[in-house]
Amino acid sequence: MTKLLTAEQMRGIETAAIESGSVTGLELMERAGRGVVEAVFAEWPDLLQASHIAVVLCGPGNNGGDGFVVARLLKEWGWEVRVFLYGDPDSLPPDARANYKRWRELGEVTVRDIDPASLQDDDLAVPGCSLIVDGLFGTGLTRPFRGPFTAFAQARDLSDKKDVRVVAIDTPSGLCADSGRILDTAIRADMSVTFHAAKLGHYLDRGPSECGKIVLCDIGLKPGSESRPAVPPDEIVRLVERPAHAALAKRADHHKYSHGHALILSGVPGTGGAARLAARAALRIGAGLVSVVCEDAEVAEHAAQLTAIMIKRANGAAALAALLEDERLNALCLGPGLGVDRARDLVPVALGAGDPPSRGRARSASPPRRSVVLDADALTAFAEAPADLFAMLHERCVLTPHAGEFGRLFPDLAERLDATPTKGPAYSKVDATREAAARAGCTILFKGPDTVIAEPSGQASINAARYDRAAPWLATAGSGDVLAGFITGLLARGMSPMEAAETGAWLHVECARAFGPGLIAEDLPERIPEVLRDLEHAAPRRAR
Ligand SMILES: NC(=O)C1=CN([C@@H]2O[C@H](COP(=O)(O)OP(=O)(O)OC[C@H]3O[C@@H](n4cnc5c(N)ncnc54)[C@H](OP(=O)(O)O)[C@@H]3O)[C@@H](O)[C@H]2O)[C@@H](O)CC1
Ligand SMILES: Nc1ncnc2c1ncn2[C@@H]1O[C@H](COP(=O)(O)OP(=O)(O)O)[C@@H](O)[C@H]1O
Ligand SMILES: [K+]
Repeated sequence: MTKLLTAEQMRGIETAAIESGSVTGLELMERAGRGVVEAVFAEWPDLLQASHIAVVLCGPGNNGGDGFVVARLLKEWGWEVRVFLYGDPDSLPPDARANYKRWRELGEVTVRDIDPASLQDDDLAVPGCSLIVDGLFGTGLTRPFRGPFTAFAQARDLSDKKDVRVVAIDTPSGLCADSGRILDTAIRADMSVTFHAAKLGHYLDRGPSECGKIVLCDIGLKPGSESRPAVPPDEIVRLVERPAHAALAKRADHHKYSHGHALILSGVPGTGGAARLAARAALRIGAGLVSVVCEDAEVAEHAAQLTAIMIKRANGAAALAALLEDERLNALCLGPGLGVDRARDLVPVALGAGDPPSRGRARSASPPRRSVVLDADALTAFAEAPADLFAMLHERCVLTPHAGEFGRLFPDLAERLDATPTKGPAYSKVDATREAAARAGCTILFKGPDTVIAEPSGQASINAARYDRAAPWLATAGSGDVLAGFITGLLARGMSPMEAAETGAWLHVECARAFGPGLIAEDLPERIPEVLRDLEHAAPRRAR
């Protein structure tokens, strides 16, 4: 399992390790600085071949302390190193100050006030500079930093070496480690070297664009020390990883009903394509049976296009309720191409809440706990009265909003997420999704290249389609319908909502990557066989 930490969690782990006596802060700082230098040479081996010139920018905290270590190690390697400190040397925290002093035995430090009013940055333009080391701010960033940023931008722009590389220590300065949002400006890096575990901000929002590439450096903090009470395991966000093949395989002694029957509800004639995409996805991912539910007038359209997928007729809410008396129909998908009017009629039935709700109606006494995925129109239909929807939802539901749909159901959370951050840590997509899941009482999958999945308990994960899993071809009409179908199929097969959402999201990205450029939504389910085969042959996954 890949854990992603907040700045506070990271500080807690560091403090616990130091207090346990197993390591000192100075040792951690030394390992961090050494890790940065090793990563630089591993990434850019040409820098090993001759001595080069580096500019090291140090800030007023321990990120700056790491910077002094890097400066010393590069100097020992024979480089010419120019060091700039933004802050007062006498106010550095103890470990950073110790490394400042060690550096001062080797070289100069140009000290600058962090206040923008006193900028004198012309001397940052160092001719022949090959590497800029950003040790200004890491996990301690609390507010925007105009002054050093302007200096950095000038140094970079004035550099006569056009291939000057930028390495960020821990996080690119200006990037909030918890949210991946930028406090005004940030120093965009070619590579970011982080310690012990990646931070949420490396994967959320602007993080991947600003970090360049992430290198994880082990600084010898004991594995598992983060499960101390200071960081309860439930609060740690996970990166969604390759599912175990066993979770998706079909047993030889099972039959189709062992894998559930998924129903995809479709909309008025001419809009059924989205439902068919979702149905195809549910079938490919292994639901035993899949049916599209439609009204009489829509049968011909579906019949002309569907073969293995069955068609069930239900003219209106009462007919759907009658259909759902068959308990073998264990997972429903509503939203793709459904139309908001039909969604308003059918969602309450699908949720076992009987007639369409009037405002503030109480949750039905014992709704059947059938799995239900609500997407697209099934979410938009409740934009005027989200509380009515929340009153009907239950723990077997998954909502899959994109940013627009999220804003319709959770306008206050979306507003906080959209507001320009002025101080760190900034409100994050993980914060918003967790709050939304608690409010709705079910699993929420908030889509995007940084898809966040959360359940009401607070468990949360990120399915990152960034770095080596980038899947920009997913930005195509209908790909969200396919995702809803994948999740519905996995729910039909018996997965928990959280596991179905995570597995569906992971496979969705994997199918896109398997197809590559030119992808359209229809291609996604057709890649499932190849992706499943690859999973079968992949090395066994480590236990969570
Ligand atoms: N945790 C670990 O295990 C390890 C951590 N390590 C390293 O330590 C880093 C964290 O160090 P850190 O906590 O000292 O925070 P850091 O980012 O240096 O900044 C804090 C200082 O900046 C100031 N400040 C903030 N924003 C500002 C602004 N916009 N403009 C001006 N000032 C601003 C802030 O001032 P304040 O807000 O308190 O007034 C404070 O003085 C971490 O990223 C990693 O590199 C490694 O050594 C290995 C082990
Ligand atoms: N640039 C991107 N990188 C990775 N995934 C993306 C990107 N853009 C969109 N996606 C994914 O594609 C899907 C689009 O869903 P949605 O917006 O509902 O589309 P539609 O309504 O057309 O089906 C989501 O799963 C989203 O996470
Ligand atoms: K930094």
